[in-house]
Amino acid sequence: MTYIVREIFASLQGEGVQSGRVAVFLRFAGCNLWSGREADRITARCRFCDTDFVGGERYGDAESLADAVAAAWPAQDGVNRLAIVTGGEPGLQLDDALIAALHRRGFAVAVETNGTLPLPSGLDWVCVSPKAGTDLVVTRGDELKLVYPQVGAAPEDFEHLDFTHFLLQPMDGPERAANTDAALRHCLSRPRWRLGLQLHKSLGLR
Ligand SMILES: C[S@@+](CC[C@H](N)C(=O)[O-])C[C@H]1O[C@@H](n2cnc3c(N)ncnc32)[C@H](O)[C@@H]1O
Ligand SMILES: Nc1nc2[nH]cc(C(=O)O)c2c(=O)[nH]1
Ligand code: SF4
Ligand SMILES: [Mg+2]
Repeated sequence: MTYIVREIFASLQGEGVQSGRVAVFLRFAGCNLWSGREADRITARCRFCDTDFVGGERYGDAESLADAVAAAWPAQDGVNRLAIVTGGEPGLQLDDALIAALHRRGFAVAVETNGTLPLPSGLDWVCVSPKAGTDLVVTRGDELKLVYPQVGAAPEDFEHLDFTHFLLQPMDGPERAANTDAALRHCLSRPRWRLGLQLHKSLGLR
């Protein structure tokens, strides 16, 4: 299996209930809901993306890619190693061989996914972030992190699903302040939802 990787970097998990945890991010190229080209954004199935996932480096096998992830771990200390596999849409490329190779190097493996593609088993943490107008196939996991607000994706549409944590993440962009206020008010009225802020953006991290 050849993997196309946009970037590999160490940072803090900036989102969700594991926010603040040290991690190596493995960002795959490509997404099934947007080409990544600005000219296509207006007609894409997901139009609010904050990420550049176009193009990248090829890795010919899982071992060499897992070696690159391990080389990016920022500490001598190998305790609490976490790899966060994202993109783009990692469901297009993440497979059993890569998960096993990361596990052999001592990493717990987390994924950030739009939930429209089946995932391999053996993941240690699954975060699904549903997109309006798409069909969810990943209906269980550790956290459901809904970017808010989205016309056609109301929080109550997801409350029956089998997730441990439910978060609203204000949609970043020109309306971020208003979206944050709306998400906060929704959480106050419906406390099964917690507010998730993008820590890395306020800290100026990647
Ligand atoms: C760039 S996506 C990559 C993973 C996967 N394709 C997905 O959508 O979950 C990573 C996370 O950023 C969130 N995100 C993308 N654009 C955002 C924005 N403008 N404001 C807030 N969160 C955003 C996504 O919903 C997802 O939870
Ligand atoms: N620091 C940091 N935390 C993140 N959590 C999820 C991210 C993503 O783009 O998937 C992300 C990201 O891009 N940076
Ligand atoms: S599904 Fe994820 S990577 Fe794809 S365009 Fe939407 S937010 Fe970006
Ligand atoms: Mg990001």
